[in-house]
Parts: sequence; structure tokens; C-alpha cells
Amino acid sequence: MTQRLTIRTPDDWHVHLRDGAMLAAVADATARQFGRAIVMPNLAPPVTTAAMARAYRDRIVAALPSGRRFTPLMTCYLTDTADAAAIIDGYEQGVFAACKLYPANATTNSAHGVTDLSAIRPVFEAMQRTGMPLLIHGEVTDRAVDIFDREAVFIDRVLVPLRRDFPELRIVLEHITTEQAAAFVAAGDDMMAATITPHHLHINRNAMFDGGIRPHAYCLPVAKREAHRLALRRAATSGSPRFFLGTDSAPHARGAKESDCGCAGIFNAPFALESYLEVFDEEGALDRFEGFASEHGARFYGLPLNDGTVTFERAPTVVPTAIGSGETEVVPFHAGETLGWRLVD
Ligand SMILES: NC(=O)N[C@@H](CC(=O)O)C(=O)O
Ligand SMILES: [Zn+2]
Ligand SMILES: [Zn+2]
Repeated sequence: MTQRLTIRTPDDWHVHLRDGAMLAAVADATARQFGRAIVMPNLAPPVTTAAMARAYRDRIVAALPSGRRFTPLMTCYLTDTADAAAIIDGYEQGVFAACKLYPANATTNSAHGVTDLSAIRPVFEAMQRTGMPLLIHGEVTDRAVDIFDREAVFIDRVLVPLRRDFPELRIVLEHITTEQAAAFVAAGDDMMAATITPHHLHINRNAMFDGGIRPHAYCLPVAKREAHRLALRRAATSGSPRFFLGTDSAPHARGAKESDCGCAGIFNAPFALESYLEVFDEEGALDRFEGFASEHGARFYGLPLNDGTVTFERAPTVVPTAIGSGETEVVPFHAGETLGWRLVD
């Protein structure tokens, strides 16, 4: 049995670092493990301009311990009034790494998201021309569609036509949760990729109802049936360059989760790598972890691979039942469980 594993320093291609006190509380959980992270722009107000992204990037760096080597990669939140020239300017200046498409009201802080894709065709055209990636929260918001079907319906109604109209647009379908999404991406071309979270590899929808209602297992897109989880595990461990690591770590204060209308989001950053590694170990795919965690994403984004390494050892790691206190008390993914690997700092 493999006891130690060393891989090239990984990156997180989808994370929510929040702002203010929560940013200060969570930022280093990501920065201590990853070389870079694609930082989601769904703040209130959302990050829609290069000036806002630059200021947010500075706040992130200021929240880290001095000497930490970590690069936040910033994203632009698309709205109906997004301006193609300004966005491309931000990309070419190295401020924006990608644009993020939230269908309006699909998830946390997406009220300013896009209501009509045809309104922003010039943005997609400019992104396609320059190679700027489009990151998508892929769920329809039509309330007549069952919540467990919203990702699969999004593929048919939105993604297929978008790919037809913009075949050279680089697209990441974020945090995929279904066998339909895994199959669609696997069958795509070099312009199409997906991120997969640790929680969607570990839990199915039963986790939300395990002996009672479990708000800390609730996120969007919501976890699906077991068959979907197994399809995601096959995709993540397949070695295909179209699938890569994106935690979607999404901290919400305990009170905002344990509520009569609890927020969507799972905070998995503190033990993200150990959580993924457990899956690759269980699937007999330790040799494919480095590609998923440290290579496929950078290649898709056209960025250099990191040059450092991280090492794991097989050792029990107890996940605390809560992290922080007061306004920033958060319940982490795997709370109270013991994971089989430990990141050696
Ligand atoms: N994933 C989630 O359940 N929540 C995210 C938003 C998102 O990524 O959709 C959040 O910002 O809280
Ligand atoms: Zn999302
Ligand atoms: Zn997210």
C-alpha cells in the first residue's frame, strides 16, 4: 500500500473566498494547499469590473500570512449589461482570468446574473476571439423544472445551443453533479471542460436527509442520486484532461446554514486535498490524482504548471466539528469524520 504521495502543487479552479471577516477566516485554508485558485465573483455587490477585481485581489492577498505563495485568479461576474471591450481589456491586462456566468437567481448572490444570453452575445464573441474562458453555473432557473433535473436540462436548453453558436469558446461547466454532464463533457472537444467538487464525489442526495434535515450537506447544484455520484467518480479518476479540481468551497456562517431558509454551500477548503485523495485511493487511482489536481486545469486555462510539490502521508486526520467562532463559525465538510490521508506541510 502506498504510504506517501508527492505531487506537483495543485490549483483550485473554483472557490468562494468571500470578503471581510469571512475572507480573513477562510483564505489561508485555500492558500496553504493550492498554488492558485479561481476566485468566484459572487460578492455583494458582485465583481463586475477590473477595478473591483483588482481591489478584491488586494484584499485577498492582505488576508494571507506574510510569505504565503498563492496567486488568486480573478473572475468577472457577467450581467445583462456586461461590456465586451471592458472585459477583454481586464483580461489582457492580466486582471481577469475568466468570466463567470450565473443564470439570474440560480444560486447564492446571483440576482444580478444574466437573464437573457442573447443580450451578451458580443461578450461571448470577444471571449471566443481572445481565448478567455467562460465558467458556467449550469442550472436552469425555470421553477417548473425539478431541482434534481436543472443541470441536465441546462445542458440541453442552454449549453448545446451555446456550443453550437460559439464552437471555439473555451467553456468550463462548473461543479458538475450528473452523469449527463460527465458524459457531455467527456464527449466534447478541447474547448469543453468541467470541475468536480470533493463533496459531489463523496455524498449523494441521501446525505441531506440522514436521520433528519442536514443543512451542511446542502449546496447547489444539489447532490443527486448514487448513480450520478459514481459517474462523477469515474470521470474524475479517468485521467481525461477535461476534468479537473474545483472545490466550490462555499463558506456560510453556521447561523445562515442552520436556518428556516438555509444558504446553499459546503465549506470544504480545510481538508479539500485529503478529501479528494481519499476518493482517488478508494478508486485505485492514486496515480491519476496529480493530473486532476495539478495539470489538467492549468493546461485548459493555458497557464504554466506550478513548480513546487505537496506531500501526503497515509495517517488518520480528524476533521473538527466546527471551525472559528461567532460570525465566522463554519461547519466544515466531513465534520467529525476521520480521513485517511494527511497533507504534510
Ligand atoms: N455552491 C453553492 O451551493 N453555493 C455557492 C454558489 C455556487 O457556486 O453556486 C455560494 O456562493 O455559496
Ligand atoms: Zn455555482
Ligand atoms: Zn461556487
